[in-house]
Amino acid sequence: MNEPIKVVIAGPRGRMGREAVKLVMNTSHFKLVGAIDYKYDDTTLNEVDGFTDTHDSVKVFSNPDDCFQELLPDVLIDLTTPETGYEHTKAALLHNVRPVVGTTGFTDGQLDELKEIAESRGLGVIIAPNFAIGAVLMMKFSQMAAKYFEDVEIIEMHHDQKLDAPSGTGIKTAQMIQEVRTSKKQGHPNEKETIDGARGSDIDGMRVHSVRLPGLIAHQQVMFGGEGQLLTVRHDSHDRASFMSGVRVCVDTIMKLDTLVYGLENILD
Ligand SMILES: NC(=O)C1=CN([C@@H]2O[C@H](COP(=O)(O)OP(=O)(O)OC[C@H]3O[C@@H](n4cnc5c(N)ncnc54)[C@H](OP(=O)(O)O)[C@@H]3O)[C@@H](O)[C@H]2O)C=CC1
Ligand SMILES: O=C(O)C1=N[C@H](C(=O)O)C[C@H](O)C1
Repeated sequence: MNEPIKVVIAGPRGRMGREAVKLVMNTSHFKLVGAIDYKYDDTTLNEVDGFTDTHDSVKVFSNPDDCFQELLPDVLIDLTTPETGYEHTKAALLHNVRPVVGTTGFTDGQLDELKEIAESRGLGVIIAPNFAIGAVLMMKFSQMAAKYFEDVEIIEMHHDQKLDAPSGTGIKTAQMIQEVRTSKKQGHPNEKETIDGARGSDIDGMRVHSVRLPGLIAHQQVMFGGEGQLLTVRHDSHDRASFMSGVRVCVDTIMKLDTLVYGLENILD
């Protein structure tokens, strides 16, 4: 029998981290060996609030280098914050650990740098702005539609504790649309914002609007306008469990990769 894939989770106490801990613990060919949490060190996960049912062999480190050095995991799942996630991903690669990154908000420069490190070491990295299969389809359907509708606005809607705006999904959707859409500045050529931000952020002339409200989880609507018609493509995550099948696919796939993959759509059949 093959050895289980040894996994470390960064950000275990977070909304996504808690789901990921459950996923890894409930997947027979994965083994949760450790966690990275800046508020805990030299302890085990079952000592951390809300994790009393985890095994006492799951060690928690505040320092990622110490964690990777001592546990020699195969995979890091990072679900933290943009700056921390980037540092963790880089540290993982330097310790020959393959990162599956759900954390959003990385800059293009950071993605380029991580790709270079991954390729120079022959290691896989998956950075997936959205792990939900429905969201990946929403992005792909939007890309298909953009070939025929060049006027498009993206409205992403999230809970009010989200740090980054626009969302990683909103940016990725705009980038996928950009691949097929004739570049265009939308709206009236003389339009003026009388209040800053009224028209949202601008990606290649497309507008991306970010809604933040308690009661929301993760939702996105992509609206296309043409002569006498409107097309709306929408996805809703009502529960963070929606992201976990994508995380599982990434952990399984990353062992076979030797470069950086940005977006779950690039590893699905
Ligand atoms: N790709 C996808 O499908 C999805 C991606 N996301 C992304 O995942 C990330 C996490 O989201 P979410 O779980 O909602 O956020 P949370 O704020 O709930 O969780 C983030 C966790 O990271 C911890 N953290 C912060 N800084 C550090 C650090 N230096 N070292 C270790 N841990 C740290 C936080 O601890 P504390 O609270 O104590 O500061 C918290 O436990 C975000 O970037 C979000 O955009 C979210 C959903 C789906
Ligand atoms: O912070 C979140 O919650 C989410 N973040 C990701 C993003 O920025 O797109 C994915 C999903 O939308 C939930």
